[in-house]
Amino acid sequence: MIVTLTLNPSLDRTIDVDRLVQGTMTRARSARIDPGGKGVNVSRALLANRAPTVAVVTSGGADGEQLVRLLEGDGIAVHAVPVAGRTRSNVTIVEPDGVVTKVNEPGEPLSRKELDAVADAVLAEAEGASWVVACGSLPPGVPFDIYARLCEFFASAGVRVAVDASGPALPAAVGAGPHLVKPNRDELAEAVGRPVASVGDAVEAARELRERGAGTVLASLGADGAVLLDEDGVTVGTAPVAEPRSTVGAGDALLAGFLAAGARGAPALAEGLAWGAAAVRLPASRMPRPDDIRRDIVRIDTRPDLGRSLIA
Ligand SMILES: Nc1ncnc2c1ncn2[C@@H]1O[C@H](COP(=O)(O)OP(=O)(O)OP(=O)(O)O)[C@@H](O)[C@H]1O
Ligand SMILES: O=P(O)(O)OC[C@@]1(O)O[C@H](CO)[C@@H](O)[C@@H]1O
Repeated sequence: MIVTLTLNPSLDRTIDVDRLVQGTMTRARSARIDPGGKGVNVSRALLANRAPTVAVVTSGGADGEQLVRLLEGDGIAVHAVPVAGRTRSNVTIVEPDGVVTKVNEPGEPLSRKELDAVADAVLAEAEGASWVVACGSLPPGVPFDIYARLCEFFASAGVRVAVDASGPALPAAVGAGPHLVKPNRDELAEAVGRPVASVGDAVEAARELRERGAGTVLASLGADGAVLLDEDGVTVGTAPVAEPRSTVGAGDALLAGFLAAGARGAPALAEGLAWGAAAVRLPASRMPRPDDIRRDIVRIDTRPDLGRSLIA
């Protein structure tokens, strides 16, 4: 069982337009709503591939109720913690040439009591779980070390913790010794305070995060694939997609595939890359099902070309 935690979930509204012109009124061609937030997507991808999961989310107002209804409608086990603030809506605008504009709301603050209720929910669900996966931005005012505290708590309880965080929450979590972190290229660069322009830069940055406390670093590099650094060493992989439709949630699909495959070495990286590429071929934040996943396109390299520049 994999427990995901999304403190700042969302209703993801995806709007298709012919052309987006800033400062004008644009009529949409179509619109859809998906349950959103990084941990939520990890659970969606796991369930779509029959891996047992439960999603712990905060839920506020009518939008929070809709989020829970959508998740339950998909058959996902949800542990919703009621909160006073409204669940946010994040908007993705898609143009026919694939250009994507995304606007994420900050979310609403959580009270001390609400945070305690979230902690109780994660604790209850983590009983017997293989992983607790804490993902996504923190609502305003939530302490940046909350994921770090989660790592410290579960280290003594013997449950592995994976963290997908940005900003100061990532280095804080790394220092608390998580089993796994999944930064993207920007998050990796911010965490080490230098640019990540090549595969070698990504490997060096991942090495630094391991030295600071992370057990495994799974760094996602968009179209350049991913770098895995764990106790077995460095593995780099790619899974090219000729015509990407939407990269929203691709990192979550990568992480879900990696965990579902056992989170160790090249086979898990290959599975994650296959799920990530499948997500990119699907519209909006649709998570891949078994039929969408092609493992034959994955290329794994245990002796990567460290000098290879990443796509700008
Ligand atoms: N253009 C692309 N072509 C092929 N694969 C891609 C592309 N973009 C993303 N991917 C796949 O998806 C994975 C995650 O992408 P990325 O590094 O953009 O994650 P992310 O920023 O965490 O995404 P999100 O936050 O939307 O989930 C990559 O490691 C890769 O496997
Ligand atoms: O604002 P955050 O928490 O960083 O990211 C939230 C989000 O962009 O991440 C998911 C894709 O990974 C979307 O479902 C959601 O809208």
